[in-house]
Amino acid sequence: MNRIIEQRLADHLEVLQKIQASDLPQKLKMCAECVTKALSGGHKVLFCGNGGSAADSQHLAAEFVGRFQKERKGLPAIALTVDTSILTSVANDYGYETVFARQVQALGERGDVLIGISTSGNSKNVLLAMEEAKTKGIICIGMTAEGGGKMTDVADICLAVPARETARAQEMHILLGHILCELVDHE
Ligand SMILES: O=C(CO)[C@@H](O)[C@H](O)[C@H](O)[C@H](O)COP(=O)(O)O
Ligand SMILES: [Zn+2]
Repeated sequence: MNRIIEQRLADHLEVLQKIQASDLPQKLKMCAECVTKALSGGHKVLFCGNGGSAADSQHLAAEFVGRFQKERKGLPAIALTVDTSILTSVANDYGYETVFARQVQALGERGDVLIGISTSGNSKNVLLAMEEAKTKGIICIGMTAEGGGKMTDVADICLAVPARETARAQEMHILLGHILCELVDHE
């Protein structure tokens, strides 16, 4: 057990050090600029992802609508992962792959930002949401893992964490998401 704990902590640290040495901090700054511009212009941020990334979507949307660290007005953000009636009806009637795209079509507006989270970068429902977003003039930010999968071709800015394991990538996604919230608050 000790060996597993030590190894996972070391793995986590290694990914973090790779991020520090990569262009991800610069890309994160670009993401913060996009989100700040959207919010200042009266637009909103949409989030989507599956499993742990659905949880990240909800967590980060809550930081915007509620508060992150400092006192401010609530900022408009929606996790497209939370309404079980929408998710089940759209999945049932049109297919699971369309659950996020349908909501982007219904709720998204030019000037919004969509943040799609997928460690494989290949989850069809996240990719279709991004494709729908692009047809509407919505900027797409992707959070993925090493390689980035198909998301690298679809997202306007892709934060590909240099980790092959889903868990390690997810750990960094929430760190990057929290920094994004802080940068937006700062601006
Ligand atoms: O949290 C985890 C694994 O750490 C899982 O729930 C994981 O998010 C799910 O298997 C997802 O379906 C994976 O999808 P994706 O990250 O490849 O888009
Ligand atoms: Zn997980």
